[in-house]
Amino acid sequence: MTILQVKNLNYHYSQMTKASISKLNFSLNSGEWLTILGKNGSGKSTLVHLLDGLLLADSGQIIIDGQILSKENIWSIRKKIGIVFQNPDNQFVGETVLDDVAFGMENNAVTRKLMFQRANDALQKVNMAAFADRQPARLSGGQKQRVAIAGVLVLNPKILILDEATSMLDPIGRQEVWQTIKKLRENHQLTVISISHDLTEMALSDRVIVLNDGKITFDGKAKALFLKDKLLNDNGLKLPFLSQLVKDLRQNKIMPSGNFKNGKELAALIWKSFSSM
Ligand SMILES: Nc1ncnc2c1ncn2[C@@H]1O[C@H](COP(=O)(O)OP(=O)(O)OP(=O)(O)O)[C@@H](O)[C@H]1O
Repeated sequence: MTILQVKNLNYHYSQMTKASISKLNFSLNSGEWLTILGKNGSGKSTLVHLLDGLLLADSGQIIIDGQILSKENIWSIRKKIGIVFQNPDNQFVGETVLDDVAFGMENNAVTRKLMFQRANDALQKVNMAAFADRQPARLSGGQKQRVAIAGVLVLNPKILILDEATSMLDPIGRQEVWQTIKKLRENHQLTVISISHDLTEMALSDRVIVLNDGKITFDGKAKALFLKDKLLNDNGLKLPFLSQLVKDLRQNKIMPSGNFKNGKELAALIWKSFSSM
């Protein structure tokens, strides 16, 4: 089922000489994970603001869950989108993790009992129920972002947008967030859009769109993008270490045959082929 359609979308900031989003077309299926990549100024944030109704398009349409986004229905459509931002510390209002997640529902005419019940459910979904009584400020970066995701989930969005949500995290924090996303998709069919510069994150997603100058210059699988040296270069994108290593080995014809799932297995393959020489 199509959950999001972007049709011929255009947006031009009045003080700019050219459009920041130009003739954009794409659609997204329910449960899909899309990564949007692009160098600084390519239009990623502008697109997020358009999807969230913070900006209104000059022309074109955004259709979310069957409804065309317009001035009149911004508030109801906005509820279908939840955004987690880059800096986890800017997102907390509650004194405890549980309060914080529950506060997200304050304006939703939900009883206090139901608010805390739903907050607990959301914390379970991101594996943070054991931290319900902790102070958000004292959590690790990955834990903070998982709480921020729970704060969005309580509102039952159809689409979760991660706006560079892993860029300030250490490798462990990133892994925690990616695991959480994997679980949410498997168990709850959540649709995810992540804005990211991280090609490892992109490789985990189903599909990638590269924006350049407000236009789509690539729309396809991560594997296909990894083969496009010029496109990667032009967009300032760097392959993950392991992918770059395999590519270099293949180019120098020293890539041993055999399958591997991670760096350790690749190292074992290389070792085996050298020791049999
Ligand atoms: N509020 C604004 N007023 C005027 N121009 C803007 C505004 N916000 C963004 N722009 C311009 O629109 C274009 C797209 O910017 P945008 O912030 O959407 O890109 P981005 O891909 O999100 O960049 P970054 O990775 O740096 O966040 C850029 O040329 C930028 O200068």
